[in-house]
Amino acid sequence: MQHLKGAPLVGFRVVVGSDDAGYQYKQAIVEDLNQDPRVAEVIDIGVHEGTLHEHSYPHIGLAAAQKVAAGEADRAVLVCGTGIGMAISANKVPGIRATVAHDSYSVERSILSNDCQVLALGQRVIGLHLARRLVKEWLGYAFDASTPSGAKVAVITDFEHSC
Ligand SMILES: O=C[C@H](O)[C@H](O)COP(=O)(O)O
Repeated sequence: MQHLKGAPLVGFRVVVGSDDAGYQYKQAIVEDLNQDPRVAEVIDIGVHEGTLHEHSYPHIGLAAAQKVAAGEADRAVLVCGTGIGMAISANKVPGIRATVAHDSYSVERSILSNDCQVLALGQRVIGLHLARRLVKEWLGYAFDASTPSGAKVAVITDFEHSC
């Protein structure tokens, strides 16, 4: 992902995943991201039609977060029934900050305040159009470590490094 100050963000590599409860929204989000000029690569890690029950939310949440932590992707968007299980799972991977966010302000702050790389959404909680809009908005924000928020996030990363 390229971040030149003042220029639009481009070149995102985005992992997308869901369990069976988030599958329809995941499919719609994959389609949207494939059409989004800011996105260079969409990595759909499932679940897939025909194998909807092969993996549950922890498998997908952990696998997506590992890709981000390994530098194979910039961000991940994950969908389950509530988003909660995906966020909990992704947060178990060192270096990952994941959150559920179902409103524009929280989506904005998840990047600008918290530098979250993972957005989790609940298909059983919000409507499809809102979910799609939130993902679109989410790609418009970039964290700036030179703001006061940078020092706060650094407390978390420093703690991780000390463990
Ligand atoms: O957070 C968990 C998700 O909402 C999942 O899709 C549903 O989990 P459950 O089947 O354990 O309720």
